[in-house]
Amino acid sequence: MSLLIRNGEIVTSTARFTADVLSENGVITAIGPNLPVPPGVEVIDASGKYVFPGFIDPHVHIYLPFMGTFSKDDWASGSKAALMGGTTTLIEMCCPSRAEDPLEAIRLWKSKAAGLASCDYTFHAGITKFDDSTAEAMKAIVAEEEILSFKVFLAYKGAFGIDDTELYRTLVAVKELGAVLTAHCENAELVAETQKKLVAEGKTGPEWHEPSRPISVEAEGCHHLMTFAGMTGTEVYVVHTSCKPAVEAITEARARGVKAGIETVAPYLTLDSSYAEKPDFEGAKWVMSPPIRAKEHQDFLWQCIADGTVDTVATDHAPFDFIPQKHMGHPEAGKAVDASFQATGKAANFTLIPNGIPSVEERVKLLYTHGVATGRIDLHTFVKVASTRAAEIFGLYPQKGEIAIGSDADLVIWDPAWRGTISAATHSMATDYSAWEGWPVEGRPELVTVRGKVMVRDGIWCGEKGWGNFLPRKSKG
Ligand SMILES: NC(=O)NCCC(=O)O
Ligand SMILES: [Zn+2]
Ligand SMILES: [Zn+2]
Repeated sequence: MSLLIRNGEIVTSTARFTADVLSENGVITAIGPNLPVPPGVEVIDASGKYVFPGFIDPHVHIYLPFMGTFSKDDWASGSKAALMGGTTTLIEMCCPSRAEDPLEAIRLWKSKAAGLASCDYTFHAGITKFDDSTAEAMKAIVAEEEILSFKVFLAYKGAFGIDDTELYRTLVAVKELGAVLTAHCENAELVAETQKKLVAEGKTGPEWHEPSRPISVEAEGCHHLMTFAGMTGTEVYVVHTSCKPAVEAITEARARGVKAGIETVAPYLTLDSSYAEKPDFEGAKWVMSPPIRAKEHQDFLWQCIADGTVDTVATDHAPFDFIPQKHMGHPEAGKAVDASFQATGKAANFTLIPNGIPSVEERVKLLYTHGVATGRIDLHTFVKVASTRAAEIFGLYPQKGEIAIGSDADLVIWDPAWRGTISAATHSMATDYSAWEGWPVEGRPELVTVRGKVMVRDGIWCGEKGWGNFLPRKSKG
């Protein structure tokens, strides 16, 4: 299977030039002008188009067991949606319950992707409890399962959340393994107490989700992690950073020598807190954690992308249907679905709305439309935050995130002249709504390859379920 992409404008995080790209047996074997056409090669004309390295989404959830339900996409629909949006590699958060062993969980989650994933993938291994067996399990996750990043939640008290002793021990173990610890940073106690207070005051609609986890609560979570990471010397990566004080807590720690990556996600760059305030429970569609913030934070995050403070733009794809899933927090419907609430005889409220927004398909188009096309960021920054930095931080570079001889032939031919509209009626994600319904987009991934195989052609799916490979990563330590 060989492919020659002719005359495209190749854009990477550092270079931009017009040339041909030849891929053979899944890898890039030649780059240059007027390459000869080997026999049996398919030739694709990319004149007037960009050729980008396949995009990487380092933070997704696939069929996540969460808040009494499961997020909608499985690996078949989730990876197809990713590819339709130009994303060729996914890194999924493996999120076991506290009762599960993290090593067994990784094996189980791997088995759920194999045979269904169309794009390549790896995992961040969730540590949701730290007991006498956890350090050994983490060693095996690296040595046997070839995973080099872990995940903790400083939020979700009573579910995925860990306490400070567990956080410290996890950081020590991650450092010893030469791995990276990714973290959801919000102060769990403050969230839990504020939720209780608001609900007791009768503040129960989706518009109260943001006030229940204000920017100070996220900033405290970030500061907390930075203090611990500073003590242990562990490399950390803060997922879904939503606001200025959170970014500042991390940049202050960086100045003290803490090695910390910063991720933001497409919803924070394009939406603001007014969405969760929409009447008649519609705001539930935009409930995610940390919450979508006031517009000023969105502007600040764009600046941080442009100046290099933010490393990656991911999605935190956690898709739930509006009906019935988001309605688990509806005053009437909620009663029927949550046993503990039923026992109280009270109406449900915003704390029972499954957190998350379907977004894996729209990230790259939104980043291009609202970043590149508006002049907020240049093309190199676009490639860097949507692909290359994730590969570098998570041990996949230069196999992924680059257009170079020897790199995987994950390529996106991008048509900057294309114009379209986002809609749940046409998206490939499994949810019944889009958070960006009716939004115009500029540019699209016209052709997408994974290891030289065309998965999307003329914007239409032509991929193969199960083509995706697990990406083993070796310890740097
Ligand atoms: N972010 C969110 O709202 N849902 C998914 C779980 C998580 O990443 O915290
Ligand atoms: Zn999270
Ligand atoms: Zn997440």
